[in-house]
Amino acid sequence: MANKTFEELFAELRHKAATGDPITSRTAELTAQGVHSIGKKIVEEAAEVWMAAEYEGEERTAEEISQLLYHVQVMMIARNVSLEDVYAHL
Ligand SMILES: N=c1c2ncn([C@@H]3O[C@H](COP(=O)(O)OP(=O)(O)OP(=O)(O)O)[C@@H](O)[C@H]3O)c2ncn1[C@@H]1O[C@H](COP(=O)(O)O)[C@@H](O)[C@H]1O
Repeated sequence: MANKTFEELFAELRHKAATGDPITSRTAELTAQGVHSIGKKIVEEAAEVWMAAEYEGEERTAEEISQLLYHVQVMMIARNVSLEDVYAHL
């Protein structure tokens, strides 16, 4: 059972980046830190996806993929890239 869809998370994160408090919102904290910090988290989470897929089960792999998708969305917001901008390339 999904908590939220990709599109719903993106809308939530855009709102958090615009109005959230960096003390309580990870999204507001990351967007305040900027592209460099977000990029490092994307690389870290991508490696964790790889390791989970190689050595752990489907559940852990799905969890790591969700964290990678979260950080990719934060990068999209930090660089003002919309869902439509990305979908245009799919
Ligand atoms: N889906 C996520 C999500 N996935 C991953 N993360 C962040 O990514 C971290 C997981 O990565 P790690 O295990 O590497 O984390 P860590 O080592 O504790 O993190 P650092 O050392 O980098 O601080 C989590 O601790 C969260 O900080 C997320 N943070 C927020 N969300 C969702 O985003 C929405 C907005 O959240 P806030 O901006 O925090 O209000 C909410 O719906 C949240 O559920």
